[in-house]
Amino acid sequence: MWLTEIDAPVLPREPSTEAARDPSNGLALRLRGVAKSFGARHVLTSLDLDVAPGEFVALVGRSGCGKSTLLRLIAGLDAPSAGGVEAGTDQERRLMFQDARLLPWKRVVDNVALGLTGRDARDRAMEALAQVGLAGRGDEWPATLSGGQRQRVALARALVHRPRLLLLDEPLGALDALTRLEMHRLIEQLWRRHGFTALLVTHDVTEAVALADRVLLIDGGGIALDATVSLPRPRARTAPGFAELEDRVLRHIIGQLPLA
Ligand SMILES: Nc1ncnc2c1ncn2[C@@H]1O[C@H](COP(=O)(O)OP(=O)(O)OP(=O)(O)O)[C@@H](O)[C@H]1O
Repeated sequence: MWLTEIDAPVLPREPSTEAARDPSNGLALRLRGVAKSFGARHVLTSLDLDVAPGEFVALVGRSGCGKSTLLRLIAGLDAPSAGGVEAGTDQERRLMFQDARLLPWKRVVDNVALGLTGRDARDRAMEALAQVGLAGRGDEWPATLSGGQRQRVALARALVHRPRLLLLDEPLGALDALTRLEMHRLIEQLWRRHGFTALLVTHDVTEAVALADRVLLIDGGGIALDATVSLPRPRARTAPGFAELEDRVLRHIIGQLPLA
């Protein structure tokens, strides 16, 4: 595995919230010897990973390298063929996908409130909507929203449960470039405010370097590169060190591609 670090001043995080102040001072995620095969196809062979509470980790790699498989194992949606996955309880984890998966027959606020109990469920859902910039849109139907707004609702639906671990599987993959940039800013703000641990699967190395503390390259069934990103936040793509790291990760990915 390659370890790399770009040195740059780090801005202090905002005062941490409950999720970041892990009283056990334990890890948010611990994988040991994780393997996953589908029949004769060995997708993950022996993968070890420690993620600290409040860390933002991006998973990149060639199509089919096993990023989504790994996220599914961490989410508890699938079981590893071998090895151990420690990622907290179902209640502590939330998943967000490329499509928002909203129920079209429920109003926006009711989509966010799904699974909540108690008399304040609607208020909490409204508050979560406000946090993603959709105050006042709760009574609309999902069909009236744009793709970016639907992903904001999906984000609110995850955050309303105050997750300790947010798993993001290409959540911005279907959005246009400008909307993606807005969503980057929003996700980063929410992460700083709430202190959850984030695991983002993305094809976009620029997105990974913009958002993550660590960029992991998955290849050959394991972690081929673990790059620490110490650039100040919010990150400008023109900041010193940004392009260098982006280029280094890309070169690793391209280096693995067979020559045509
Ligand atoms: N349920 C399944 N049954 C059989 N093979 C599977 C299953 N799920 C995933 N695979 C295989 O595992 C490999 C890894 O798939 P995975 O979706 O994790 O890749 P990925 O890195 O997320 O790809 P992409 O970037 O294209 O989304 C692929 O070869 C895929 O065909």
